[in-house]
Amino acid sequence: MITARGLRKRFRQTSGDGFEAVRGIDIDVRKGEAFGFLGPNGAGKSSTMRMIASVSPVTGGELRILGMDPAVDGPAIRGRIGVCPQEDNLDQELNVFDNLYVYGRYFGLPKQVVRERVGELLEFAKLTEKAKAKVDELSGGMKRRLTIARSLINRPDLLLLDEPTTGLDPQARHLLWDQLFRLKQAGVTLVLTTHYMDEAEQLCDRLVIMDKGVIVAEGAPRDLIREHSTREVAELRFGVGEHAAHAELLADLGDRIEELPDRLLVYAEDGEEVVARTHERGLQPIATLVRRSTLEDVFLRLTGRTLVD
Ligand SMILES: Nc1ncnc2c1ncn2[C@@H]1O[C@H](COP(=O)(O)OP(=O)(O)OP(=O)(O)O)[C@@H](O)[C@H]1O
Repeated sequence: MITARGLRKRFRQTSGDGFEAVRGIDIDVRKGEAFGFLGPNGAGKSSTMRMIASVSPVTGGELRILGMDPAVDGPAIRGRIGVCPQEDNLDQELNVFDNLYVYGRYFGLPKQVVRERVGELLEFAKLTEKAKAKVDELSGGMKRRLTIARSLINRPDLLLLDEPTTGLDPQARHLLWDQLFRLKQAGVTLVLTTHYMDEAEQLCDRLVIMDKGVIVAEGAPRDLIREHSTREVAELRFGVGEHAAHAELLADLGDRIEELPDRLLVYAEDGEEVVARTHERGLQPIATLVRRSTLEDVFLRLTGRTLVD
């Protein structure tokens, strides 16, 4: 569906060489999969998505979307993909039904066809009862579901979603994930950006982790975790200023230790054992937590930073 080789994006600036937000990345997105770009703010995820959406010119390397070159076939590509931008850009003047209807008419679809599709999409987005409501009467989650529904009006094979659940509460996020699962089941290829590792783990069959314009890791979430982390992590909080000294004392308890400003992360197969042995050594953490390794740990391992830095 998407192939990129050495893909680059440089933004011109008034002085100097400009700024290169994407620095030569290779990607292959296969039909029917959910593919993710995970990374912190400024990693280059949106810049990559905008090139894939064929609204921002490629400045280096090669990109093919559905076999086409965005520099030549932009309009044809845009007609066959759906794009759900980071910010909701719904028409505030129109009600829910008309937001979908007017968008469908932009694609040149006949009135009756659009009406039928709008009905189906309202059902799909669980917004049928809100058909007559104005956009500003909707919750954040409903607006996102409507934006996704709108991006499906042309029945795209490929749907691009930039930070689909940023700013939503947990319940709204889960409803949205459910919407995306159903799309995937219907055979739509999903490409999404996120800086939520749980979202990446839940939704993505495969993903790339981006940092500073390059890909630092690629694979299925479970495989990445297995490859770059241990099964469990023991998080140990000590008093202010004690972490560095304690990290040395506990260094042999795990495969490795990360020292964060407010806690130590001890990577081991059995986190409870790390906690028990910490106590055996006479150290008393203020708080302990044992959890599974996540993509956040993979990111920390590969970049030395947390995703929210
Ligand atoms: N039009 C532009 N002109 C100059 N620099 C830009 C432009 N758009 C983005 N950048 C810069 O490119 C870098 C990557 O931005 P991008 O939006 O792709 O990151 P991101 O990973 O999507 O992060 P976010 O989660 O904040 O959207 C940032 O440093 C940003 O400031």
